[in-house]
Amino acid sequence: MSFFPDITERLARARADLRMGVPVVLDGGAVLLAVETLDAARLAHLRALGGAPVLAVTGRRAETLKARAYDGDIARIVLPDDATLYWVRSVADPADDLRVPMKGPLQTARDGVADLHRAAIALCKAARLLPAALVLTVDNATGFARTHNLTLIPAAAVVDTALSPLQPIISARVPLEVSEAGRLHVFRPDDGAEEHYAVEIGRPDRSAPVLSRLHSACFTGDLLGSLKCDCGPQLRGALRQMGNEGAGVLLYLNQEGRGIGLANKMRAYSLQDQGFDTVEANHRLGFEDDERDFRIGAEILKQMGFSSVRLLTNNPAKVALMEQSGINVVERVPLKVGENTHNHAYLATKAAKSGHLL
Ligand SMILES: Nc1nc2c(ncn2[C@@H]2O[C@H](COP(=O)(O)OP(=O)(O)OP(=O)(O)O)[C@@H](O)[C@H]2O)c(=O)[nH]1
Ligand SMILES: [Zn+2]
Repeated sequence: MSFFPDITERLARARADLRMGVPVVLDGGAVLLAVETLDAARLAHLRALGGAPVLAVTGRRAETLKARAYDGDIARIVLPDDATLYWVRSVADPADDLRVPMKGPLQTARDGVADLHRAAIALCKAARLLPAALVLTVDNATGFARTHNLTLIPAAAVVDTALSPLQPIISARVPLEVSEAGRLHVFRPDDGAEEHYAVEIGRPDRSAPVLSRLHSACFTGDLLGSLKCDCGPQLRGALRQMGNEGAGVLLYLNQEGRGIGLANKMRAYSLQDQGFDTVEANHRLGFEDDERDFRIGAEILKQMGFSSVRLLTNNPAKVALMEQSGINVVERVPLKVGENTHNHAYLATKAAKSGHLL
């Protein structure tokens, strides 16, 4: 036994470091800085180290930038000698793509491997930052981390896709408008990421399929009553149906903005105001359409003793992913509420591009 933080704990530190603008060292031999939190002083310091830093972006972002992504899902953009903080930011962030359409021509690296760059991007995503990082290879990663007092992490651990164990923390009775027999359960992942919740209505029979909803956090829709999506009415509609039937489980997964975080979702909204749809906006930012991990929902259901559900959703991908994660979906129960003039195009895009059932 020792007090030394293990790999999972160091990864959590690394995410916090990046969110504050502190560089992180990868044991394969690189130091990385998240572009979103980069400042002029640290950019100057990076340059003073010498070497050839590159700006790692996703293949999605590279497509918008018309830059060649030789590594497929990743592009390593060579940093011009005169690159300013503004230049770095505007390559990473599509906010002013339309105002400053030509960032290039951008030269991308072709030789070598992009494993460390891929890990850098994964870490930025996990920190809910823009998926873009400045990466400089260093010879002695351990020594570099020690000299600069930086967090050192194994690159392989960043891209490891194993689901972090979830601990049931506490549950307590919460009488709800839809049912006085409401109970909220809090689950906390071991990796220091966000907690997730389960709202249990009544006392559902564990040996029968339970009416269930996998709901992803939507601050704007769930809390503010935003008309841009259908989340608020879906949340309340699902709870109401569970109340009417006297039993159900609503999983509230803190995967805001289909897993990109609220700040990035607002960046996507800003792009939607420029005419891009919900999928295009995600891609321009460098994300996939959907960055959520639904295994979390399946795991919570299992821990609560459920193995089969009647799933309230219009999203066939949720059904497939539940099945893959060992939860039997005996029925898909449509949840069509909350369409309005503002979200009509959003719902149509989800049907056309993401396979949602109308
Ligand atoms: N990135 C991004 N996320 C969005 C946008 N609009 C809504 N969201 C997020 O999308 C998620 C909606 O989740 P859900 O209601 O669970 O899902 P769904 O996949 O549409 O499927 P069902 O509602 O079950 O049919 C929430 O996390 C919202 O915050 C958007 O324009 N961009
Ligand atoms: Zn929403």
